[in-house]
Amino acid sequence: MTNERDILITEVALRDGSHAVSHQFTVDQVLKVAKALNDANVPYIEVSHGDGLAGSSLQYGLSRTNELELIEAAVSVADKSKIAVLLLPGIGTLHELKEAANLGAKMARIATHVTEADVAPQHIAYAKELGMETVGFLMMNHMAPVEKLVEQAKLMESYGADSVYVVDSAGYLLPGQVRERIRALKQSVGINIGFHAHNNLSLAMANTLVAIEEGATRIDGSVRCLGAGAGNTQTEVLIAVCERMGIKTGVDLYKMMDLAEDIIAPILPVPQEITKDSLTLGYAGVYSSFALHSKRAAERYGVDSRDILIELGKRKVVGGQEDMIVEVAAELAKNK
Ligand SMILES: CC[C@H](O)CC(=O)C(=O)O
Ligand SMILES: [Mn+2]
Repeated sequence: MTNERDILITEVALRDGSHAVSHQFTVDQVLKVAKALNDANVPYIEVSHGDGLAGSSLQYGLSRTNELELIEAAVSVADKSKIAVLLLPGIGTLHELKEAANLGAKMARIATHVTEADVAPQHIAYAKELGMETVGFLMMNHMAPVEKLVEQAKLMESYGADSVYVVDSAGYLLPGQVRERIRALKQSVGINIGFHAHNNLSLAMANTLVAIEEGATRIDGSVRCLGAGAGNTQTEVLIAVCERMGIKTGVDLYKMMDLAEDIIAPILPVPQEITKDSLTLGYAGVYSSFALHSKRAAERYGVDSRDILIELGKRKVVGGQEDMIVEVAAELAKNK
């Protein structure tokens, strides 16, 4: 397989997909998936709790296996791919970053709300000190106007990030909105630009192609859509589409298809589809990782999960406010 690539794919099934399996990945699963991704020549494989390093908690969901063991397992079978970790300052600390780097993680993606890049400089600087490639990952991107996004991306650049991402956490952005965001970043920052989609409105592929057209070269995908909500841009499909468009990914299509069919499909608790809940996430602009939490709260309080999600959207709830899900469900039950 060639190493010539127009775009660099980061496979997020072992991190964003952690939400979809309620953080129950095992070492054996990670070994199999990471080995197959490495054999398929995927450049980056992200491994962490769904909410990033140290996310395992009652608030976000307890991991079945310590994520450091999962990172170690992935590193042990990846002689070509680089292992990436996600860190949300405030959830993860410099301590976990160092542990991940010591285990062989080579890329740190520092994730903040789209208007809060200023919580990231310490973490980016430390990741650089540890010799890691760094990404500023601007989540819930739809919640800020383009000018604000540009300001925040410039901050990420000034902290030393090698790349900055538009992260469509809710799967809410429309193709035109992705175009204007990536175009504005391309005109205002000198670092790599990336895009992370969620497929809640069935727009992940279209939005990803628009992002590539506008100059994004760092692209996230999840094999078989194993990610929060309706999942992310389906990696194996993206590779096929890119091949037809003459965009070089350097990734082996057949190997990715086999991974999707033989290893990932059996792991999925239910097939990744756009359900009424994931559609509501994209429609109302709610964090994709809130889907399963809202479903459980809806069952517990006997209310419709869509009503919970719509209300969360109205309240502009952001990551870290998972406790609001239960609060809203209880209020809806009371007012029934
Ligand atoms: C809570 C972290 C989140 O899952 C990161 C991410 O992938 C996103 O915002 O889409
Ligand atoms: Mn995501």
